Amino acid sequence: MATPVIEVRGLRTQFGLKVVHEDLDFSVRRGEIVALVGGSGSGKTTLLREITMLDAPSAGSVRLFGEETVGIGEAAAFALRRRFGMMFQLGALFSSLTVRENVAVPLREHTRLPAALIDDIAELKIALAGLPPDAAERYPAQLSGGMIKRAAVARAIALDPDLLFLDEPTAGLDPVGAAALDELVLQLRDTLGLTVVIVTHDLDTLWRVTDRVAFLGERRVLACEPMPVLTRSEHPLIRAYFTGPRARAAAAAQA
Ligand SMILES: Nc1ncnc2c1ncn2[C@@H]1O[C@H](COP(=O)(O)OP(=O)(O)OP(=O)(O)O)[C@@H](O)[C@H]1O
Repeated sequence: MATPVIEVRGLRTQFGLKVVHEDLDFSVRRGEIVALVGGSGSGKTTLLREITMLDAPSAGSVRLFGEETVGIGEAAAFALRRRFGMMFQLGALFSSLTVRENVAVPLREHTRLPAALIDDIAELKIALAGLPPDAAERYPAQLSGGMIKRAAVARAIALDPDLLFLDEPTAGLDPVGAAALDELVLQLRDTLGLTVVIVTHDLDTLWRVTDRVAFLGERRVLACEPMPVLTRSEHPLIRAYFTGPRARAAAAAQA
């Protein structure tokens, strides 16, 4: 069987006396769109930070593209970081840089390409993210919420990553903007062959976009299944999460 793009085994995360993850397993295959969900404080953001090497787990193994990242050296980590892009909550763009300059940041950091070529690549990524050409010259403060997210996506795909992490991509968007962003994620997966991991509370995104959804609870991944299977789970935590009125409305919209 092909090596998973992400493989987490026996992960433990502890802050002082608080154990956030214990013996947690999670894996993602090439080309999948997988969401991480769970109650507030269940450790979604922390898991994402550990997978992306921003934080080290207390114990366990995290493999990216088959390579162990726990205890990895700086040079190897730098090389691996090139292979994934990340979109943080609120976009996290540099406010003093234009969209083109923002998208160029990872290209300048990781390549020695000439400035004119970097500009051309940045414009291509801006177009791929569904922004009009004139957005390249604008500053983040001059963009709508949806455009900021797209600019952040353009930056995340600047280095042609194999893997994309999205932290709450539709948070703060109106339903039309959120649906458009969902479409963008599907389009990017299909055209660029990306593997995508999304942390989200957005039930519409879960139904529309994901292949599987990993549910975090009781310090581990309780289940990682397609939505139609997960939402039929008998586990009390999963049932409670998916049986509120908003969850029922999102499920009904799929029928
Ligand atoms: N650096 C840290 N030091 C101490 N505790 C932390 C740290 N980072 C996270 N925690 C704790 O770990 C737990 C999990 O936090 P995390 O932010 O990963 O949850 P989450 O599932 O992403 O929550 P939310 O949906 O509210 O964003 C929380 O109890 C949090 O207080």
